[in-house]
Amino acid sequence: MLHRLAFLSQRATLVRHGIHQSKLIVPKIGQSLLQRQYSAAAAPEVVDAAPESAPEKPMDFKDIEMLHPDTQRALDKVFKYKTMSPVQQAVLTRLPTDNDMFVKAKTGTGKTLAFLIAALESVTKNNQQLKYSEGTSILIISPTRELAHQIAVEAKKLVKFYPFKVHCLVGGEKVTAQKMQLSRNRCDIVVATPGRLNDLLGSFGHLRRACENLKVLVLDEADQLLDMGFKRELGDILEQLPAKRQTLLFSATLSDTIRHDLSDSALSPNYDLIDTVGDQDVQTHLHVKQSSMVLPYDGNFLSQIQHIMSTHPAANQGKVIVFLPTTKQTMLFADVLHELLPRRRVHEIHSLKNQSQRARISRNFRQSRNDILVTTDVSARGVDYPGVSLVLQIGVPSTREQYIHRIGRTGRAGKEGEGILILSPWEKSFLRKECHDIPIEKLEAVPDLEPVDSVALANIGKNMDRSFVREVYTAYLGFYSSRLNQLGLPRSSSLEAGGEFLNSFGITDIPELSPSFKQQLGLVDRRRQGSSRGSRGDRFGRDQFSDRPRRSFSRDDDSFDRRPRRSFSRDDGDFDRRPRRSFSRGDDDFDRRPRRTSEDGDDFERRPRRSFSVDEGDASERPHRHQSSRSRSSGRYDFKTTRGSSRKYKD
Ligand SMILES: Nc1ncnc2c1ncn2[C@@H]1O[C@H](COP(=O)(O)OP(=O)(O)OP(=O)(O)O)[C@@H](O)[C@H]1O
Repeated sequence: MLHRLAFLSQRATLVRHGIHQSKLIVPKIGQSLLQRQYSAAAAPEVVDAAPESAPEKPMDFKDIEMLHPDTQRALDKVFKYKTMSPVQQAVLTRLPTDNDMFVKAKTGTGKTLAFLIAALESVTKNNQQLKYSEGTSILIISPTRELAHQIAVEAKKLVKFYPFKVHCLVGGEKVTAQKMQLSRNRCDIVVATPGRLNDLLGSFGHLRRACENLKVLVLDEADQLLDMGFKRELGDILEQLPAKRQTLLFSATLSDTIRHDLSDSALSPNYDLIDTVGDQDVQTHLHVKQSSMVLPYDGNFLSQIQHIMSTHPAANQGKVIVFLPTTKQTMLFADVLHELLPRRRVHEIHSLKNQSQRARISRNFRQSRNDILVTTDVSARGVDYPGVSLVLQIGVPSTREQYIHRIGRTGRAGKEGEGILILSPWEKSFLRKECHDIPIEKLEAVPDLEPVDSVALANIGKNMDRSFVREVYTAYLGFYSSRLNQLGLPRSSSLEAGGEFLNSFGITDIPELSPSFKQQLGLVDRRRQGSSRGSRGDRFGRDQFSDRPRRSFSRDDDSFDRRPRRSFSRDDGDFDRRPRRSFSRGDDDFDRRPRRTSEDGDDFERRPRRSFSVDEGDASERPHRHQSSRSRSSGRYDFKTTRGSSRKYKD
């Protein structure tokens, strides 16, 4: 009875706030795509809570009287949040509900808390408390380790006044420790990445049994889960979970692929579709000012970047995230910004950092006020760094979606933010072809800037030994070879651009590449490929090399978006961890980066300065590269560290 009264009172509150849930009705598309494996009979109830229907005044959490007092207490005392974000309002005003939900929402709008509260309410309905013996009641699957940890932290805060225990099961961490934690403690909420979860469900009966009572499954960043090739793992996991459950699926996009590959099998047919974005609305936040600058790789390239970073208001109001297309460019730019902006702390996160390093660097960056994080797309989605005032993207993003996700790292929770995209002239067709409907203004380069300080430039040059230059160059070519077709450029153009890119750092000695390597990457124009490949092309009636590079080499960029993503299984957002593809070639070999070793610890800063692998620590602490030499067999750099002590901080 009390429950019913609370429900009616909540309905009255909704009406006060102008929310009529029956307002927007079933789109046809929803019905046609809702064939689900175990029933096709029922039509879905589709609720569209697009922004134009949202009330002007945000609702308070307190208005959701259904919320368990311990949840209200945590919102009040731990989070100190009063009002709900639109996605939270769209989801929580539907409580109590057993219906499955597909929620489409922009990034940075508070999805995490929306699904955590909804799931918690479902399992504690009618004020019931979960019992120790009930096992895992809430399972949350996240595509990346960082995001999983972030969700686990929020979940722990939310259940502060409950006796519930939260576990985080991600790859890259010791499986025995995770098993021990699971068997020794109650296990109410599990946050996991798909790879590790699938492994543990297969090999660890304790978790499998705990999940037999699962009540709510959350699939966070569903589009990214599929983009990262987790379809098979997700299928395996879904098979091992009870069919009678509530599933909440959150995604930034609502595509046929998601419906076909995931939502049709994960959700029951009558799920609610909650769209807080709407078809017409772009997925970037309108309060995030976006601009782009076309900047040739010339003597002015670095000085313009230095100028933006030191004078642009958004670059100095808070934290800055700088995105680069490849790991090697990221390492390079971390060094460059360190030299050019000696007063700012520069962190780097990419695939050559191990999990504990990434966690530590993330923590330091999160706690900072105006530090700079230089990173690849491993940080593009889901990761929440409060207070990022500028996202600077240097080089073309791998896809329009990645552009949007990267921009989503700023302007979060309704805060101000700005995004600047720097493209070279040959990349600028990206704006016309892929971003024509996104409000991106033109930003002009400042004329007559002084070149960057010659000492800084000399230091940057010195930090790059020949093998590192080659790695930067080949990674650059590898990345762009996959983008040439989309940019509408001849294949050989990235060779020229790669050379100019190096020139802009004062490097004039461009590495030589063998013809076979160039061909391997698909960087030779068709008419120049001539007879050596002609017969193969003719035989198949097409050019075998088509427009993409072959896959028989290992790349070290994070964003080869056009390749099929399913040939490897990972549980982080990082393409560098996939099994190396076998190839053996001479000097054009991509595979020069150091292998991870058991020494990949996060404690290098406590060790005396001596030789160590590039995987250890980040650029802020890493000694400069100009004195490095590298043994191919060990795949490690050996640094002498005369300049290491000049670094101002540890990370
Ligand atoms: N009701 C609220 N009031 C104030 N701040 C909030 C509220 N809900 C969430 N936040 C804050 O907003 C930020 C973004 O939240 P969150 O990370 O959950 O967004 P998201 O939609 O999951 O983003 P992404 O798509 O990038 O994963 C976080 O810093 C979070 O603490």
